[in-house]
Amino acid sequence: MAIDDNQRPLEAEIHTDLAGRMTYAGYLQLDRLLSAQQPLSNPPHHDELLFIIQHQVSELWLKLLVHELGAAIEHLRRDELDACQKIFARCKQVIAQLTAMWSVLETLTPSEYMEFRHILGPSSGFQSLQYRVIEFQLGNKNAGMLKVFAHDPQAQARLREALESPSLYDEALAYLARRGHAIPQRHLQRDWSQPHVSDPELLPAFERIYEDTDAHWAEYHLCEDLVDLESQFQLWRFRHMRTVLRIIGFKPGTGGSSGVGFLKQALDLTFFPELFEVRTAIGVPNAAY
Ligand code: HEM
Ligand SMILES: N[C@@H](CC(=O)c1ccccc1NC=O)C(=O)O
Repeated sequence: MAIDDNQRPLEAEIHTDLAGRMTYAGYLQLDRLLSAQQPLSNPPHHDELLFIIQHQVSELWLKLLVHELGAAIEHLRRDELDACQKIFARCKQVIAQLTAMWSVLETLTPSEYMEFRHILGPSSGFQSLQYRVIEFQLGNKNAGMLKVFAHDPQAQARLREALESPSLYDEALAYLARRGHAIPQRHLQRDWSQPHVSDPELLPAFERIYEDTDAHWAEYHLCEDLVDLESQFQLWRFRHMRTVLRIIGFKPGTGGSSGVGFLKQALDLTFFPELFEVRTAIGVPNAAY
């Protein structure tokens, strides 16, 4: 039934006496959340609020990703593949959100950004602790990153813990070994602070899984989830790089790097190399790597 006066009546049961009770703003601590946007430009620059909010929203999603990926690693360690699957489905959507968000920041033009870029000093997304923890959880280990957090011992300790813990891929390889796949021992006990490096001797195990997916359905599903995750993550990196290119061109970054060139190098990194390499052999009899 249409509402004649185009105004929705409030139902009598709707709570309006909320004094001293749990409220929307109280539960979500909106006073704290919404007072954390403090532009520094003086006179205030219209676009600085966009810049701050884009980063803060990104950090919130990164917080969820750290939480979810940590749980996925733990479930995998306990052979709880169903729980892992649910988490991966969520992580993929979160990364997709983060990737889509670049369209908002892309409305910032180079001239607008240059009007307030100076206030950022040497700060940079490169110093994002949560981002670095996620890179380490996924396996892109780099001990050199610890230096960046020397000014904040608590942050550095948190990053060190992520550096020294097995990554999602390390746990996936251990799981495959427990399922009877041929995973060389050097992948099951090693210095976890080092990145995983592509190993041709891992390929037969993955080939076996992809050749008979029905016989190895759980493993196959896990592998494809990891492929989805890496591909989504690369899309985020790519759109960051393209956004940076259109906003600052080839200027060096505030963090001290060469800028776009440095970001492009990350596109050649891979978390799960064998999962992409195995695809070359699929359907090719007696493939030699
Ligand atoms: C105007 C917008 C942006 C520009 C111009 C920009 C530029 C850059 C540059 C040049 C770097 C390389 C490090 C440096 O020297 O600073 C970098 C790194 C990084 N930025 Fe941004 N960025 C922007 C927005 C964002 C946003 C919204 C995020 C979201 C959290 C972000 C996260 C990161 C991260 C995580 C890194 C490290 C990447 C890596 O280690 O490969 N950036 N950014
Ligand atoms: N690295 C950026 C600055 C920047 O984007 C930034 C600065 C402070 C906090 C977060 C940032 N975002 C990503 O690097 C630049 O070179 O302009």
